[in-house]
Amino acid sequence: MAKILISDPITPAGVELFKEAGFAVEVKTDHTKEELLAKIKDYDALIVRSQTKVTAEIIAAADNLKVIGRAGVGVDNVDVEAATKKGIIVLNAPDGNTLSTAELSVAMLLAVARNVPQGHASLKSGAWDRKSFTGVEINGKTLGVVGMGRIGTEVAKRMLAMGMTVLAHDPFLTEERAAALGVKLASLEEIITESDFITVHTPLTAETKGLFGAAEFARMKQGVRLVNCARGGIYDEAALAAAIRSGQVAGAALDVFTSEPPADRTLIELPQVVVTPHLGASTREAQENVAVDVAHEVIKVLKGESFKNAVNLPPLRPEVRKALQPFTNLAEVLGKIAAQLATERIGKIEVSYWGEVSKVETSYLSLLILKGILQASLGDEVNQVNAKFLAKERGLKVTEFKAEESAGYSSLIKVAVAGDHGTHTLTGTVIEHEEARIVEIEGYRVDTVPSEQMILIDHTDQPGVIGEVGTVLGQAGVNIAAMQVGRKQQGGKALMVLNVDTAEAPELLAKLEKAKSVQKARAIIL
Ligand SMILES: NC(=O)c1ccc[n+]([C@@H]2O[C@H](COP(=O)([O-])OP(=O)(O)OC[C@H]3O[C@@H](n4cnc5c(N)ncnc54)[C@H](O)[C@@H]3O)[C@@H](O)[C@H]2O)c1
Ligand SMILES: O=C(O)CC[C@@H](O)C(=O)O
Repeated sequence: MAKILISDPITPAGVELFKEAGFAVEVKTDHTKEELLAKIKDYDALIVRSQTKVTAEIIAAADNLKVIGRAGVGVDNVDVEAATKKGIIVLNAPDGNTLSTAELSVAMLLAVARNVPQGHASLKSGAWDRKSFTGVEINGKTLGVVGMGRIGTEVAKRMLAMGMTVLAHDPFLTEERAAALGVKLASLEEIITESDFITVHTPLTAETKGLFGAAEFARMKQGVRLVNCARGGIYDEAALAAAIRSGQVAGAALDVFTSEPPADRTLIELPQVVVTPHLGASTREAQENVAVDVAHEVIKVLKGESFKNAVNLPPLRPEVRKALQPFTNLAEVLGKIAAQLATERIGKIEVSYWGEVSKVETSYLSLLILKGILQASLGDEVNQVNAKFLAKERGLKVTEFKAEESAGYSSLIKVAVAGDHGTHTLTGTVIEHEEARIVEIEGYRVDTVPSEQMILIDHTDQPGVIGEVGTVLGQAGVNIAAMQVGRKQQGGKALMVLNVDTAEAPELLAKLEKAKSVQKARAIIL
């Protein structure tokens, strides 16, 4: 029974889902690093929020771990690269806390515009001070939104409704989408120089770390107010403190910090700074959503079903996932057979997609083919998560080719592996009910349903060969389930493909090769 460790608090609804699915669940949210290191090898799945640091060291010790589930969006507490190298799926729950975080961003923007927390604290302390807390209206002001993903978009919609003009910056925001949302597509420079308020909603990356520093604050409108409910460090904290002290920046509302809890309290103690302790996702609704979402996804991974929120696999839109579904089994099978056709070292793999399948995003299929090929030599250590990394590490080049025509079939996938002794090819298709068919092997036309055990026999096209092969197999007690013969020309070289019921044995292959018209016999095991 798969074992799940939940090492940060998630709502009980998520825990219950794991139990209902029949898994053994342990919830313990106060591990020391040493405790986690010592026990992680016993678990198949680890569920975290942002507290548990899933470092390379933890991952190296996680011998059975298949999946790390993050109940939330940001995976910055997980060493995704180390997990990827080890073939561990990292997935998150990206949608569940969008609205809660957008709503906190709006609350923080209003709080910093109107000095709400400062007035609140003053009155609670016994004062009645109305002069010190004069704010600004947001109506008619310009808001710069950096990062127009899920949260940025929801913030923009809400602030438009409150009368703001919204400038939006995001490398993936198109003119059409911006127009449909009613925001103005802007460069980072326009955001910096034209905004009265700026709110950031990007992940923390090499590019966004310190995106706003002393030079940027200096070019902003004097009296600008800044919000950060994304990740600490997008505004350089020391430069921000200096810009607030000088009056260049009128105030900031921060939910996130470069270290949490913040080691340096300089910013927090400035009276113009409004803070919350990383509360973006802290609502009943968001916590229920992310716990349930991550549980559903992790359960799918552990049950071998298809899942969608992996951060270390190519993202697949639902319609693409549906279009690829019939080909996923074929792709893995092609990879496994291709690896066994080339018994020598493989340097290059070309995958061609023909017909209908060429019209969809096929990178996931190429990944499955690669996984199948690598598994032949690396075993179960390979999965779709680390296949690309392992291929790169071995200097294996993978290219894709696409063409809309496909002779005689609605879709064809062809794999060509170039090894030290030449190029080996095979082509497959799917027919009704998603049944995989191999229609070409090494240039011979065949029509074979791949099965767990097959024998390929290179022979000369001449009378009696089928009888000879049948006799050898019969004497060895090997039952033939199906047989296909393909030839390039009459009397020339030919290929026999046998689906057999019992495992291959080297002696059997040697006996087949002794037959008069047989040149080579190879076993293919799926
Ligand atoms: N405070 C919280 O509790 C809390 C809760 C949820 C999410 N978050 C954080 O909020 C951030 C956004 O979450 P989301 O769900 O909207 O993610 P998302 O992936 O939907 O959106 C992020 C957007 O940022 C854009 N982006 C990346 N680099 C950029 C750059 N250099 N300039 C401009 N845009 C850039 C991306 O193109 C993307 O559209 C994440 O970092 C997440 O961790 C914080
Ligand atoms: O788990 C949390 O509360 C923080 C979540 C948030 O930062 C996220 O990235 O989803």
